[in-house]
Amino acid sequence: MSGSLPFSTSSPPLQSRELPRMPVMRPRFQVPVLKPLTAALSRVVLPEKLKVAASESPVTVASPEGLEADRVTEAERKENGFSSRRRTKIICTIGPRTCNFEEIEALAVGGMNVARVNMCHGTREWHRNVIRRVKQLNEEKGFAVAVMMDTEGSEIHMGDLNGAESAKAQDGQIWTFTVRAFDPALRPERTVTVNYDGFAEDVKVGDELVVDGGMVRFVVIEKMGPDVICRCTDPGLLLPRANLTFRRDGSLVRERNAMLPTISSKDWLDIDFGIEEGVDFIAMSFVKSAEVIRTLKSYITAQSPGSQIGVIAKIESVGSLKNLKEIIQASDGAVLARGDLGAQIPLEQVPSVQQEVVQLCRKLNKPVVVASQLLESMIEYPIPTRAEVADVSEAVAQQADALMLSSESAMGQFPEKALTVLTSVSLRIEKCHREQKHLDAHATQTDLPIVSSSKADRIAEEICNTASRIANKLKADAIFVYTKTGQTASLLSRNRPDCPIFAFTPSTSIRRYLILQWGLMPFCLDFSDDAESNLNRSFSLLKARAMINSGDLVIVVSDIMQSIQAIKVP
Ligand SMILES: Nc1ncnc2c1ncn2[C@@H]1O[C@H](COP(=O)(O)OP(=O)(O)O)[C@@H](O)[C@H]1O
Ligand SMILES: C=C(OP(=O)(O)O)C(=O)O
Ligand SMILES: [K+]
Ligand SMILES: [Mg+2]
Repeated sequence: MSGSLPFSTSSPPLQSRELPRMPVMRPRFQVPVLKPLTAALSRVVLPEKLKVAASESPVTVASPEGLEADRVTEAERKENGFSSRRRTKIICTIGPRTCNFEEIEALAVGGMNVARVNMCHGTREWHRNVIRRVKQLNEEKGFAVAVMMDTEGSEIHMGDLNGAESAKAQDGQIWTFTVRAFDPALRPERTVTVNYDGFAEDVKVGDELVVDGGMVRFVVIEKMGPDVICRCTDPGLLLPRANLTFRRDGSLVRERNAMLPTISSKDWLDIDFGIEEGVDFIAMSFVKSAEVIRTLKSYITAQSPGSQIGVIAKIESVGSLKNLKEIIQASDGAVLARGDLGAQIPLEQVPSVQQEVVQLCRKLNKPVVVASQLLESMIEYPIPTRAEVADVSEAVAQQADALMLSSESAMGQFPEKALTVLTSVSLRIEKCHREQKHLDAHATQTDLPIVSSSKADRIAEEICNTASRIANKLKADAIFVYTKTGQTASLLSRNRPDCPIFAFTPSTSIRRYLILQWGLMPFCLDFSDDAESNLNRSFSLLKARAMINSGDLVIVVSDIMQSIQAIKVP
């Protein structure tokens, strides 16, 4: 994939945009083309043989050669060469704009690693179709796209707008927020339903009603039974099912939210649906405790023994920040969901919370996703703002595992261009990061705290830390890891080494599970009894796809033999 942004060179449209607080005209932005890096291989290497023990359970593999190749990886490798392969993963929310087969395929071609469906919106039938299309694409066209299902959660939100994509609230306009149920056709104009029955009782005249973290604001001027009459004080677009918070005397009123269950009865049905459809990750909205993560994990184990569904904690409320470490420790990863988080804490605190969450996840060896409003203006415009590019750059520089598109891909006008921006910015910033590290003679790998609790895990951890250090020092072209559980691959990724990590696993579900993690290119390989032949097969298969070349230096790690070897590709 080229590093340049294929944006139109014409100016953005001149009409004033629907979204508030966005500039009407913006100058063009372009990221220069990335030059392929050539691997300098002057070093003497140790042509030792890898001794990988045979897998006890050889597993299904997609292609006849025994390797399920990722088309995008292959294309990127061909164009960019090894070292400029994108390490930061990309999640795209699938919505009305991107839900048919061709549209999902276009995102997969553009580099989507994970497709997210948000159970806040749409029907289960709609989501089933999307999930099946992603799986069909993987099976028929050789992509490797994982599926993440995001629960609705039970925070207070507006109803859907009778099918309208949005509604505009003007300054000073009077709107009614109500807990009454309407026949959709009979809903009066400027009336919004609220999902929480206690809403009309809980709010008080004078309270500030904040929609979607401040995209629109109202003040409560009167209460009439189930209806709360409000005046718009900050105009903007109301989106279906937008989150609602209310503030009293400048502080967030959150007692009600604190009492709502994290997993509603509707969420449980959605979770059953997700397990049935074989999603790879379930992201739990508005997590408040580690306990609820453990509850879901044991439920999944009971419902679907041996399944590899990862439970991801969404950090998006004051409650989640209070128990941050325990929540992350209990989960299989975290999403920093800045949309709702920004509604619950002052906006100026979001960047420092982001940094804290990204660092903590790395310490605890859990993948972390930075989500929401990364390229918000691209919902309407084909180019991002400089501020958005800076925001994306910051998340990439922090070495988050993944970036996530929400509205930009779900209902925006330029989903593929938004994806291209994330790809180009990621490649550029990752490259700068590597170059900067090499220029700084004193830069050494920052020591990561010990994460393992058992002796066996500790051995694997030290092997991975050492293998990453060796790979960096020898300027290796790749790390190969043979892993049954995926743990060794994660521990390598945690080190954020300079070269890409090819992870070979016999399990298709472990493979998809690893897709979310920084720098990992997971493949399915049905390990045979002969370790040397496994290695040779990996070499020849990757060579045939131009993903490695003769003479490349590869550091090989095996979680079965607990070994590290430096091998020159024959
Ligand atoms: N399955 C869907 N059906 C209809 N609209 C959707 C769907 N998924 C997402 N959207 C639209 O895309 C927007 C952005 O998606 P997302 O960020 O996941 O949700 P939210 O805005 O509720 O946080 C939503 O507000 C909604 O308008
Ligand atoms: C990603 C988020 O969650 P959702 O889109 O489900 O509201 C968010 O709040 O930023
Ligand atoms: K959600
Ligand atoms: Mg949210």
